[in-house]
Amino acid sequence: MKVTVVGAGAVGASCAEYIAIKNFASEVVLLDIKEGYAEGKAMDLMQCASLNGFDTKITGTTGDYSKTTNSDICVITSGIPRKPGMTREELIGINAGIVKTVSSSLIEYSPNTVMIVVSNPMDTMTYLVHKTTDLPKNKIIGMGGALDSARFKYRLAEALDAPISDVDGMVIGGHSDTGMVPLTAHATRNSIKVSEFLSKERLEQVKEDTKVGGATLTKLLGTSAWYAPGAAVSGLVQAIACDQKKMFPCSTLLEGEYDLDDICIGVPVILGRNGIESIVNIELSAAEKTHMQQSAEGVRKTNDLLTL
Ligand SMILES: NC(=O)c1ccc[n+]([C@@H]2O[C@H](COP(=O)([O-])OP(=O)(O)OC[C@H]3O[C@@H](n4cnc5c(N)ncnc54)[C@H](O)[C@@H]3O)[C@@H](O)[C@H]2O)c1
Ligand SMILES: O=C(O)C[C@H](O)C(=O)O
Repeated sequence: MKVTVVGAGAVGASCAEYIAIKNFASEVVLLDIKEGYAEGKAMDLMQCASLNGFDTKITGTTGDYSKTTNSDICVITSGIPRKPGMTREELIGINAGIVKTVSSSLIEYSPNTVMIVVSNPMDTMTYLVHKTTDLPKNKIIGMGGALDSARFKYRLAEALDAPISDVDGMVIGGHSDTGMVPLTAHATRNSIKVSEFLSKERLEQVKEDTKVGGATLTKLLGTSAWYAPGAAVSGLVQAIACDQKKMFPCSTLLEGEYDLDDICIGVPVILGRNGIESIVNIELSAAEKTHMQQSAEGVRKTNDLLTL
């Protein structure tokens, strides 16, 4: 199993590290445009192998796509991250050009790959890959909901004063400060609805804290987060590589599902060897449906800025 990660920056390197530690891939190739950067990150990570007990071979390259040939899975993390006070949408001007060039170069050497898009604004970047490549829709996956759901579970556990392993919950919708739809009515602690334990007001606070999870970290760190993003990507990569048929909310092209068409946005999907094996339709409340439609309007506004 060969995995390529483009962008050896904070998220790309974290993702490569988690993939290696989980020890399911034979090879990870890191590619960056900064001279020597991917090679350096790969060497540093390989020097963790004997310490962390993994056999995954990590190599780095400065812009040589031939090294990525026949990758089963390609992850795109190349592009600029936001700074405090910015939205993810403001990154489109620089990141759209990068994602367009990188995705077509990857496909040239790995025409059968499954592609995971991470660069922001992620839903629009995923849509861009659909519009500008010939990859089938099941092989183009946007990562956002897996991370947002992890943050939702963190906030739920905090409110419940419970261990995170007791908590389950999911966030669908756009990966943006206003577009996320945390499904509070479906969230549980040991299969009991969290509304049994938390007031409406506290649950509303959990929802709002979850939606601004990325912005909160960006303010604290001066740049956006990387540990949980890297871990979330590695979870998707593992589900595909090991054909786990696990459910994650991912950005995928909708063609009528959730009453939406011609848009990439986060909904629950089953991930396996073919990428997106199926889209899971869940019954949403009237309020959740409205929030999902508003979220889609936001994503469409950003999509309209693309020059395709
Ligand atoms: N979808 C998500 O949930 C999520 C989570 C975290 C970050 N992100 C996004 O991921 C992206 C990367 O974030 P980061 O913190 O790793 O940034 P970073 O600056 O640390 O790393 C980005 C890397 O991309 C490289 N790069 C730029 N253009 C390239 C090109 N054409 N080819 C190859 N490499 C290129 C840069 O040299 C840099 O090393 C940002 O757009 C950020 O907003 C998304
Ligand atoms: O917040 C960001 O800009 C990065 C990423 O999308 C995140 O949610 O951490």
